[in-house]
This record gives sequence, structure tokens and C-alpha cells, in this order.
Amino acid sequence: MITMKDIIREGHPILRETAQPVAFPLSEEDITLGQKMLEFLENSQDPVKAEELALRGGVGLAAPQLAIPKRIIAVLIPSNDPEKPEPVVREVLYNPKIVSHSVQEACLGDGEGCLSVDRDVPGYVIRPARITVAYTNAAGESKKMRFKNYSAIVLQHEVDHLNGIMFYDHINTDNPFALRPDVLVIE
Ligand SMILES: CNC(=O)c1cccc(C)c1Nc1nc(N2CCN(c3ccccc3Cl)CC2)nc(N2CSC[C@H]2C(=O)NC)n1
Ligand code: NI
Repeated sequence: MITMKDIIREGHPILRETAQPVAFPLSEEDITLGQKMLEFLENSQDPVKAEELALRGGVGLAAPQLAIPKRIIAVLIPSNDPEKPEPVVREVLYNPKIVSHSVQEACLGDGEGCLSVDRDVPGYVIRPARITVAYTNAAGESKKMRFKNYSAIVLQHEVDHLNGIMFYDHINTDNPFALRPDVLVIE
């Protein structure tokens, strides 16, 4: 199974490369990889397993973070509503593409963290608040899904990894906490 030792850290060249699209039909290898990426996120969010395996919590993971320059991301966003325990997003996305986005922007009030960045980089990462992503799922079906707020931030962070972009590339160097008008700050 995937653990932190499999995740490359900033400085590794693959994190700055553009990942290659995956071919269809999906290979067993690419399907298995997606499943293992989701399993990692599940383990990372399980207090017992995360401690056992020394995993940092994450809600998204991109194949380049495993030194695999393929356009594959896994997203597991847990529900925060005890009434509805189902995850908000539980998906492996092959060749994801942001096909449209809102003018309105948003950012996480606490800034962004990344499993490939072993340091705190303070500052707002301002991104479109709503996006539409076209992708192929593990069953080989073409999908189009809309995301907003926290989910949209996570998807964009992971798609950035496929294009060699790190979250702190978006932080305003003059004033990391500068806010443009109408940016939604997500707490
Ligand atoms: C510097 N300040 C901060 O990091 C930061 C600080 C405070 C709050 C937030 C909200 C911050 N920001 C931030 N927190 C997260 N998590 C919160 C903890 N959680 C988690 C942890 C353990 C079990 C289950 C879970 Cl659910 C996992 C997810 N995740 C991301 N990102 C950026 S988009 C991709 C996503 C990612 O998965 N990163 C590894 N950012
Ligand atoms: Ni990351």
C-alpha cells in the first residue's frame, strides 16, 4: 500500500513536470494505481491507520506525487454531516480537465497544505470558487462534474500537480494575505 515514503517532496523534478495523459482503455496498472491512491487517502483520514502508518491527512493526491507522471488524481472529501456519512467526493479522475470556472474566487482561510511540502507556507491561495471538470472515471466513462468551494479548491490543487504547479506558486509574494474584492474565504 502507499505510505509517506512513496510520496516525493518539493525539489524532486517530477513535481515540476507536465504529466502525460493516460491511454484508453485503461490498463490494469492505471486502474490499480487509482484504487491504491484512494486507499491511501482513506487510510490517511482514519485516525488509527494514519497513526499506525504515520500518514499525513489528505483529501487529494496526484500520480506525479508518487513519481508517476500520469494525469491521474484521487479525491476523497469526507462528509462533515453526521446525518450523511457518505463522502462528498470519492473519485479517481483520469485526464481531468477544467472546462469552465466561475469569475468568483475563493480560498481556504487556513491556507493550503500539500503532502509533498513538509513546511507551512502561509498565505491565501486564491482560485475560482466553482469549476466544471471533464474526466474519465475508472469504468472508462466520460464524466463532467461541477465542484464548488472546498471541493473546487481541492480539485484545482490536484489538477495543478498534473501541470507542475505547486499551491504556493499562487500566493502573492508581496502580501500573502492580500484579498481581492469578493473572494470567498472558506473556513
Ligand atoms: C497551511 N494550512 C493548512 O494546511 C491548513 C490548516 C488548517 C486547516 C486547513 C483546511 C488547512 N489547509 C488544508 N487542509 C487540508 N486538510 C485538512 C486536514 N485533513 C484531514 C486530516 C486528518 C484526518 C482527516 C482529514 Cl480530512 C486533510 C485535508 N488539506 C488541504 N489541502 C489543500 S487542497 C488539497 C488539500 C490536501 O489534501 N492537502 C494535503 N489544505
Ligand atoms: Ni499537493
